[in-house]
Amino acid sequence: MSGGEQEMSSYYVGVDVGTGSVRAALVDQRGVLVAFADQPIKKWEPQFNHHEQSSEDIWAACCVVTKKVIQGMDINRIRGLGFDATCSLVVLDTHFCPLPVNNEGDSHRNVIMWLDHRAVNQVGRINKTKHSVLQYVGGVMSVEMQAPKLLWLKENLRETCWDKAGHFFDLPDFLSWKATGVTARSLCSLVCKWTYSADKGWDDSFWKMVGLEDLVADNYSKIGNQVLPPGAPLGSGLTPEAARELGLPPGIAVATSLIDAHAGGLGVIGADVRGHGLVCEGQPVTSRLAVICGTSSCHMGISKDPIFVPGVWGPYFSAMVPGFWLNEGGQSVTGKLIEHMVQGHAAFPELQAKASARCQSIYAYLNSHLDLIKKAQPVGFLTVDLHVWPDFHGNRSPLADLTLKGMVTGLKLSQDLDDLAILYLATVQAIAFGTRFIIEAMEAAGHSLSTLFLCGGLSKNPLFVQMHADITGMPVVLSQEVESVLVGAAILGACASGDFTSVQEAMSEMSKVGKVVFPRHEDKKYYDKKYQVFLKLVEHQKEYSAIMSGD
Ligand SMILES: Nc1ncnc2c1ncn2[C@@H]1O[C@H](COP(=O)(O)OP(=O)(O)O)[C@@H](O)[C@H]1O
Ligand SMILES: O=C(CO)[C@H](O)[C@H](O)COP(=O)(O)O
Repeated sequence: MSGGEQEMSSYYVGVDVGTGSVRAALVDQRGVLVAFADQPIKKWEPQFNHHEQSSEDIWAACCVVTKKVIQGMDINRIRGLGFDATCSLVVLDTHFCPLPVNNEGDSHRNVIMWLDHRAVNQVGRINKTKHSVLQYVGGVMSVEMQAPKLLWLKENLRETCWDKAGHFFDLPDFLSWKATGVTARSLCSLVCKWTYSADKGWDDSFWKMVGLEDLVADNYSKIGNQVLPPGAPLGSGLTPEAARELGLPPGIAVATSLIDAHAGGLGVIGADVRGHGLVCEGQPVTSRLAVICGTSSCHMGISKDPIFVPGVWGPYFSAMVPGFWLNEGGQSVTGKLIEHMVQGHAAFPELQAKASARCQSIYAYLNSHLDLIKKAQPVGFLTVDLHVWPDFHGNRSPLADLTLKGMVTGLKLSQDLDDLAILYLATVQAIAFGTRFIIEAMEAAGHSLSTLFLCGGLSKNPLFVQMHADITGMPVVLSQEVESVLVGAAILGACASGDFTSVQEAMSEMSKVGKVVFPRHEDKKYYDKKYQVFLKLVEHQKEYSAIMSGD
């Protein structure tokens, strides 16, 4: 592209609402991030397993970051806006005002976060119905989906919330409504989290069977009766009010949104891989697994025909790449688990002090510390007698068992920095073994996978990336733009603007390979042994439970 052409380039704004922060980027037609901003968002945990946020706080953060990324820009060259967000539940009354999702009646906290596990009892009853819609969520509905949360609200906050509610939104759809005033929902959120079927629509019998018949009665107006594919333009674009708040021109195209993991998938899975020595170069796109690793990890695999993988969500039609079925494996806490293990260790204050003295992040410090103590063997071998089972927040895939707990075996009395670093390493490895476990389940059901495409905050950690390559035996592709989830959101904005004819075209133009990390095949035997131990851990945990629940 000549300098002149560059001058004329169009731009898109992508906004990504993660669990811990909101990020925005200004992205050009080739998928290059020209500006980035982020802003933390508030989280409340009023009780164990209750996690709440505020939709007003989230929207305010969206406005802050968007204004930052367009500073100094000719805003008339911005042609589209796309949002992605976590799949949290936003509750508003009939006048679109926030309603409390808590016993305290605090209406500021009107979002039940995706990782909230308050509806354990409700999801148990939903799963007992064995309703046919459950086939499309891996056979077992997760407590993190929306139906159990809605049932919890109905059963626990009837007067203060349920009876007053006018709108229940998935967070990505709340954001597109805020921007456009259009209440249409994304096919992505409804199919993945609300049991909607791309070809059959809502299933009345499911809602009646689980005790949420009131949602059927008014033709689903509270949860969505207009459904659009991700990337489709909404209404007349950005409203004057939202334009003022975001600092963007009114009327620019706003796209139907995606859940954050799915935006990450769009941002990485369609890249042109030629010239990188990757086996997937000669294979269909269905050989690629996008792994979006943030607070949680999501494993997104696509197929031409539906594949039913027990314990893995889906198959979902057109929920990520149009025309393809999607299976979504996941680990509910990954980034959050690493933080939990590191911050809870007695040597954490020492780690913080040493890392800040070197102006390094704690993870960069830990990675270099592991290199120092590894002696002659590869770093990964430091955990020969320390093993972790990572389900501290239950197992999402492939066991779909929220009763599972975390395990660590091989603890010693030492509490020094070496000990912390090795525990951190074993945790990172356990997360990678969890990915291998999910891949094996997907392959046993019919997927044929050869290459991982990693993105999200954890993909900035070279140890995390190398362990995923070594433990799965697959090369890991990292995108040219580290913030690939934002590229996915911008792809949506670009599609809505009409600058690309399809999501596929935008994906192939805007997502680019950066770095490839190959597995160290010489270490395979060691990791195969550790994987055997990994599988034994859960087997043993189940035995312990059986002993304790027996007479
Ligand atoms: N440079 C980095 N090195 C290591 N870990 C990182 C880095 N940046 C972010 N992370 C980790 O990634 C996780 C958050 O990822 P992110 O994609 O921002 O999450 P979310 O989308 O859930 O808000 C955190 O656990 C954080 O510690
Ligand atoms: O269920 C999910 C996607 O379907 C995600 O786990 C959820 O949206 C949270 O994402 P993140 O860990 O990036 O904050």
